[in-house]
Parts: sequence; C-alpha cells; structure tokens
Amino acid sequence: MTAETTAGPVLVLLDHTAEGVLRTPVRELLTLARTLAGESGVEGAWAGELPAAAIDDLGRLGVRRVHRLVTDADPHLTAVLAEAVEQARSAVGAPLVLLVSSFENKEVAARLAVTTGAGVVTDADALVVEGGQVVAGKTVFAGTWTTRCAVTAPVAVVTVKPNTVTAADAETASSPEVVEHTVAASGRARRVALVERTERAGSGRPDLGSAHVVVVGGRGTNGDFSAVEELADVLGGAVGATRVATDEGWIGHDAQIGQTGVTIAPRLYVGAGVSGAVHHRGGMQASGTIVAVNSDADAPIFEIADLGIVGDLFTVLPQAVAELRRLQG
Ligand SMILES: Cc1cc2nc3c(=O)[nH]c(=O)nc-3n(C[C@H](O)[C@H](O)[C@H](O)COP(=O)(O)OP(=O)(O)OC[C@H]3O[C@@H](n4cnc5c(N)ncnc54)[C@H](O)[C@@H]3O)c2cc1C
Repeated sequence: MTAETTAGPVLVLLDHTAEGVLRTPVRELLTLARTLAGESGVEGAWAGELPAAAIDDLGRLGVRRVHRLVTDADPHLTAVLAEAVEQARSAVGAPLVLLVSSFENKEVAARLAVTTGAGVVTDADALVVEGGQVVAGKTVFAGTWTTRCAVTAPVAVVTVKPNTVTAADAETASSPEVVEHTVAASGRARRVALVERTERAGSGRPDLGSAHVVVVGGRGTNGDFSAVEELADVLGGAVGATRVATDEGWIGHDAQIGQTGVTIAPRLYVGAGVSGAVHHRGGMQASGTIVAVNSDADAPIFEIADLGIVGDLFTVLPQAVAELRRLQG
C-alpha cells in the first residue's frame, strides 16, 4: 500500500551555514518531505546567498524549486524570517511547512502559525498524512509518553527533531528552479533590530542537538572531561553534560542535556558518571541506544540503559577509546 501524501507541495526551511552548506538535519527533513509530498513535490525556502553547489546538492535531494528569500531586514531575526517563509508558502500554496527543531525555528513556526492560522506542532519525531490530515508523533512529559497530534487546520507547520529519519538522496535527482522573493519586513517585524552578531569559535565537534553520537559527562567526571571528550572524538560525536557539571562550571551551559537544557535523540548516547536523574532523562530518553558507565550498580540510569557498564569511567572510557582506535586501524 502506498502511503498517503499531502494535497500540495511541502515547503522546507533550508537551514544552512554562513558558507551556504546545507545542514545535516535539513537533509533528513528533505528525505522525509519527499515521502510526504509524493507527486506534489518538495520546495525549499532559502534565506541569503545561494551558491551553485547548494543548488546541485538540493537537486540530489529531490527539491523541485528553491525560493530564495531576499529580505530588507536581517533574516536572522525570527519575525523577519517568518514573514519571508510565509510569502514563499502562500506563493506555492503549500499545505505543510517543515522546519528543523531548533530554538529559532520553533519561534519561526509559532509566528507563522499565529499569522496564518496554521496548526503548529513542535519537536515531532514522526510524521505521516492520514485521512487528509498531517499527523505528528511527539514525546512529552520528560519522555514518559508518546502522543500523536493531528493538525485540523488547512495548513500545518511542523518542526521535526534531528535524527528522526536517515538522510538519503532522491532516486532521481532534480534540477531545481530558483525563484526569488523580495520581502519587505513589516513594521512589527522591525521592532527588534540585530545590532551585532559574533560567531562563536566552534569546537570542531558536531552540533549537540543534531549529532548522531553524544557522550555525556556528569558529576562522576569530577570536572575532568578529557576521557569524555576523547571518546566523543573517536566516535565523531558531540559532548554533553548534566546540570551538575554545567553548574559547577566544568563545561558551558549550552552543553546541558535535560528538562532545563537541550533535548537530544542521537542514535547513540553514552553517559559517563551520570546518575540518570529524572530531569536529565527528560532530555535524552528518546536516544536510540543508551550506554551507561557508572561505578554504582544501583544508579537509576541502568534502568533505561541498553548496555550498562559498572566501573570507573576513567578506566572504562580509555579502554573503549583504545579498542575503537584499534578497530578503526
Ligand atoms: C527543576 C530542575 C531542573 C533540572 N534540570 C536538569 C537538566 O536539564 N539536566 C540535568 O542533567 N539535570 C537537571 N537537574 C538536576 C538533576 O535533578 C540531577 O541533580 C542531575 O542530573 C544529576 O547530575 P549527575 O548525574 O551528573 O550527578 P549525580 O546525580 O551526583 O550522579 C553522579 C553519578 O556519577 C557516578 N560516579 C561517581 N564517580 C564515578 C566514576 N569515577 N566513574 C563512574 N561513575 C561515577 C555516581 O555513582 C553517580 O551515579 C534539574 C533539577 C531540577 C530541580
């Protein structure tokens, strides 16, 4: 049986780096969008300069048309971006807009929904079309419940968590048409002006929210994150932390995972010296495979771990690193 598809094209907000390289979670989103749109096709909304290499890339991912948003105010401001995306959406009559779940995009989604009367679902981890409605799966209450939300409005705006699907190129590549939209930001969108923007020096590691592998250090590290970082690097993963570790100042607050931090759903989560408190679990319980290293055999994290290792992290992690390096040759 073929899956039901949307009644019109699916519009995807194309997050990209300052250099114009498509971000990995958007590749996943475009893969998902293809299955939802079917013959109606996938269209993309791109703010800023659009390099030729990006158009080729979008063609491989099956995008039919790219809407380049040229705004007279900074599109890094969510109010400005929301107005620009709506201009592209109404031009193609897309009944579904997809965005990667990030703080900024959730704000864009909310603004879009308010101005257009669309139904909005944030942090979806599954998405289908059923009986003509967009139905999103969503994990709630600190990962203890899974819910399904049907959008009953004619237009749906959904932010999808990274790692929901595996990115894949389209069976047949397309040659995307590029359509330019000149967008004049409203007075309301201009109430905030961006006065300065400084890019933080990157760690060289993947982004925590979208990484396939995350290695997390807790109080058990006692402030020494070297073993955690080494394992993350050998696995090509990101480094995360519990609130205890960030409150202690051992690592920045942006690394905090949990109810009051970042929510992650990597394919592999490794927790080292992490007890597995409920506030932490709320941000990582949806991970694919959970590995825990803890010296206390009764630590609560072992209740949700797929693989639990009772031991000192400063012994176990270097052993894992040595073995992985041996296997990697
Ligand atoms: C409103 C509220 C919101 C919160 N939000 C968050 C949040 O977003 N994220 C979050 O993480 N926390 C949050 N917390 C805090 C949370 O409740 C826990 O206190 C915290 O997650 C515990 O962090 P931990 O596991 O690093 O420390 P602990 O609970 O102290 O656990 C440390 C673990 O390390 C083990 N250990 C010690 N030494 C070693 C070693 N050498 N090798 C291996 N294991 C070792 C111990 O056996 C222990 O299990 C919140 C709390 C509140 C009240």
